[in-house]
Amino acid sequence: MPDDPPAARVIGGDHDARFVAVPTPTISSATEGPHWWRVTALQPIAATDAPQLVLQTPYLNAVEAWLPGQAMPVRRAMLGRDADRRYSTRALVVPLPKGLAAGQHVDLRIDVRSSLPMRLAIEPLSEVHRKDLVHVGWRAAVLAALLVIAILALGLWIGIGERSYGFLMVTLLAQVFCLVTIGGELRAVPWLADLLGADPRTSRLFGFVSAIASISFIAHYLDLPKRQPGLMRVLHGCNAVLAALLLVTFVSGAAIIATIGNLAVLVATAAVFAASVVGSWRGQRPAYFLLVAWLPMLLLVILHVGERLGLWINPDWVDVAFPAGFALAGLVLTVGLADNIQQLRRDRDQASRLATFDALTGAMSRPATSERLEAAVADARRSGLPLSLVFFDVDHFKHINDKHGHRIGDECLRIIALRTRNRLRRYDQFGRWGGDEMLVILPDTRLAEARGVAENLRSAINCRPLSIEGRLLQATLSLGVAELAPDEDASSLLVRADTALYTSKAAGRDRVSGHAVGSVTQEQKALLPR
Ligand SMILES: Nc1nc2c(ncn2[C@@H]2O[C@H](COP(=O)(O)OP(=O)(O)OP(=O)(O)O)[C@@H](O)[C@H]2O)c(=O)[nH]1
Repeated sequence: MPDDPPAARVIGGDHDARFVAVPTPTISSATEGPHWWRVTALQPIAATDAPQLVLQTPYLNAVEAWLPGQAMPVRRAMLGRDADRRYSTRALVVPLPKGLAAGQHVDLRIDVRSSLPMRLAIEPLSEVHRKDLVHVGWRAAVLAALLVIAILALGLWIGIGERSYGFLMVTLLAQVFCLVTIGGELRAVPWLADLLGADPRTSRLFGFVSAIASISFIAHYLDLPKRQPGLMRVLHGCNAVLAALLLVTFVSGAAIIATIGNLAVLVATAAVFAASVVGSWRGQRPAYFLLVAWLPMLLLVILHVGERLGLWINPDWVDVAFPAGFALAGLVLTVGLADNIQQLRRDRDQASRLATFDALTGAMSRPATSERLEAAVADARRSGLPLSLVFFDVDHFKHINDKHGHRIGDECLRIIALRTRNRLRRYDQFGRWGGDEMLVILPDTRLAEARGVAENLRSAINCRPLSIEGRLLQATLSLGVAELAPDEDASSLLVRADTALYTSKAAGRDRVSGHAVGSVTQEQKALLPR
């Protein structure tokens, strides 16, 4: 009965003809305010099992139950003085101490303040306790999981500075508040329940914040502005609507706000689903994670919103599956974000490898060689250990290129680099300075020993021809060696090794020359290839 005649007249039977039978044991009203419902026993309900009238998902609804033969109603609500704390917040429980004879009824005056339908059942007390225990255990586990994942996301946000984790954290925290407000667990914190719990706008506000944050998270996570700008526009639209509704909620509690919000969430959910399907199709790894996280949530959100819009009634398990789905989604997305970061790290390492090593020869690139040389000079100064340098160049390499072509020339450089590396110690460093010029840094090595190494390198090349594509090419090296002098810097050492190299060239090539310690003129430094 959608209005509120005086209780005495309803119970007295004056309005019996106005009650309309409903097909399912579900109490839901399109409008807020007091409504009358009548629960009639079609068969006798014995008092022996201590039967209880159970009204699930009450949220803000307050119930007055008028039992047969009782002059005063039993009042029940989730919060406030009518809350019965012997039971969980799963349902309002009204005892039927005398059971019900067939045809007897209980009249319910329900002050409707929630659009959530209440499922109604009559259960023995033992069953009520059993379901309460399951409910409390399950909800505690899921809420704790959500909080832990939110804290994890906060830590990763602060630690790594990845904004997506911030959005994820806000989504999860707002969802926790939304769940404990609607689910009633908020009453465990009386002052918070007094402050926020009785206002239907509280759950809406948290719901809107959660929806906005999750849309922002997904847009960021899937890089939608760049990859799928069309769907991004749809999500922007949804977020704009939700943000407007969020602001309006501060001044109005009209039910239409929730309805529009639910529709915006439905549209956004469909857009997210489309974005993750398209992303997966294109082989985007984050889209796979989102799909795994979102598919169960998608189904649950549709079920949930459909019920709130009054389109259908959900089975009991949806109440539990909804927060569990959120926890699962949060976990999968946290792992997905970590995977993203791992991928970024791999890309960065790859880029750094490419910058450090020369692609053709596998030797260090020139900037890396230069850096290592500076570091080796600094180390030698600090430790007092000797340091030597071998600078070498392939003889008449231009001729090899001209005669056999650039491709063979490349292969020639690759083989020379390979033979060189094989003759060096583990802690020696080898770089390509440019063209056919190579540099070897020999820590803890005196000039005489370095000359030996250089001779070794020379014979590694001229001992046998290079075999390339069925051709045998005879190559030789000219090498210059220098040892770091006290107070000498890296560029001066390099100049002296280069000078020694040119001494070898001038003396007829295929030989090693050493440069004795002495100052290098600015003129000589300027000659060094840069
Ligand atoms: N195939 C190939 N050739 C290169 C590469 N980089 C530079 N060169 C060539 O290497 C040659 C270097 O010649 P130079 O060192 O100036 O002269 P050279 O012929 O080796 O003569 P000397 O050094 O005086 O014995 C040039 O012809 C460059 O074009 C490369 O990566 N691959």
